[in-house]
Amino acid sequence: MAGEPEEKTVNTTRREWTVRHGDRDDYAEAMRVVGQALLFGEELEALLERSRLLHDVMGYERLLVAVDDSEGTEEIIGSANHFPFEMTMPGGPVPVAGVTGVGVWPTYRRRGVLSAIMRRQLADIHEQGVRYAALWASEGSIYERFGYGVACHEMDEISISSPHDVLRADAPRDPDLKVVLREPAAVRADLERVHDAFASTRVGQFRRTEPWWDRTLRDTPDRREGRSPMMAVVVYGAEGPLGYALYRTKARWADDGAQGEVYVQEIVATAPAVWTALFEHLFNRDLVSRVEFSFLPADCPLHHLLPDRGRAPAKLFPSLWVRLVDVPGALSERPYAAAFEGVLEVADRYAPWNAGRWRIKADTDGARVEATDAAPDLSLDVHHLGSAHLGRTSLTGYLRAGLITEHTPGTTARLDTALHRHDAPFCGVIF
Ligand SMILES: CC(=O)SCCNC(=O)CCNC(=O)[C@H](O)C(C)(C)COP(=O)(O)OP(=O)(O)OC[C@H]1O[C@@H](n2cnc3c(N)ncnc32)[C@H](O)[C@@H]1OP(=O)(O)O
Repeated sequence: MAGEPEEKTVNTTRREWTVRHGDRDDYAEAMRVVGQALLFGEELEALLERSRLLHDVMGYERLLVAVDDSEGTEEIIGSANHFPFEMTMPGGPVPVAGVTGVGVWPTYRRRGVLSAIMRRQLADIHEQGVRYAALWASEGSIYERFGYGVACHEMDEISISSPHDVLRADAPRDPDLKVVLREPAAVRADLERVHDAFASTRVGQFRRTEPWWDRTLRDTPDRREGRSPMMAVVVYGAEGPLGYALYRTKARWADDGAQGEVYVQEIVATAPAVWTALFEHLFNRDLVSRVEFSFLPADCPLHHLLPDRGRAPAKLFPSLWVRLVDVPGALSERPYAAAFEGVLEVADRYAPWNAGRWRIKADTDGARVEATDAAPDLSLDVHHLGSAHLGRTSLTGYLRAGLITEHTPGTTARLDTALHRHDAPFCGVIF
């Protein structure tokens, strides 16, 4: 249109984008894009200093950048990266691509840049032989089209006011447990030991390597948001450390007295009496009128231990999105809660190697998954399978919503039963 700036015409054009691997130098420009896209408030230098702590150790070879080279020079306009996690899936700890750092420069949005990056990233992950990708989404409307499904809901920002002596009288208590409060660095080996045992059995957890522990325990003033330095309370039994909580405090005073607050970043316990010991330490700190937890597993014992569950209203947050990058591989390496046999017809726009019909013959040890031409019992998208894979999101919900098609009545219910897991998946760390 006459008189319109040229930029506007260009901005509405979709085209093929060049997506290539980046290196450490590209990373700065990629983070400039991501920081702008995600509305990060900090200066680029501060963002790089923080994020390079991890990436300098883990390498930059997984960084992908989309570039606009239409003017003869290259401009980075979009980016995505992934961490090479060992994450616990229903079959045990396995390699999982932890997708992170996704952003597109605002003047290039809705022109297919992310689509091009996602296509390339999935192909790369598949080529590496990794069967799953996982991420935390900034918005729930972005990732289904790329094959990710919400697989995990966890409790978020649970708080308890007037917490003193709030646990049930019959909460399990073990007088032989010893409760110790220390600076985290002084007990880091014990924290790592407890977490390693927990992470290897709880679906959704990734094994915390040294750089990730550095990040977890990083305690610079910008991380504190006006709260105290981080402290670690550790519970020991005769056999060693059995649980811990990482927390900060904030002093507050009101006309009617102390209104201090405790903010719990992470809490892990390996036995019922250990939960009680940790909660009682946190709830009974003097001068405290409120305790707030960051993420907690959906099946955390907290509410069972309160005489009145309404004291800590629970809201569930959709946390981990899971993508089956290799459908037959992922479905064959997990155990099933019940036998299942059937043919699934899977649609997958972004990973065409998954699309087609798969016959599954599953039992409690695993499954045989083979390509077939047989008539399907159930037709669904790969994101439905990602969502159900961790065993707590029901496919029946999608069926009732009319979003998947059942050709053989009862298949969805039988598959839900087979995929079910007793433990709620839990990630707890936004990556
Ligand atoms: C794991 C993480 O890092 S999560 C962080 C994700 N990043 C952000 O939220 C930062 C802010 N947002 C952005 O940078 C961009 O808008 C992105 C990355 C979300 C999307 O990038 P774009 O290049 O605009 O996506 P693209 O043009 O490929 O869109 C593909 C499709 O997804 C849709 N889509 C993209 N983003 C969104 C959204 N936020 N909400 C709804 N639909 C969306 C598009 O409309 C398009 O649909 P169509 O194929 O039916 O036309």
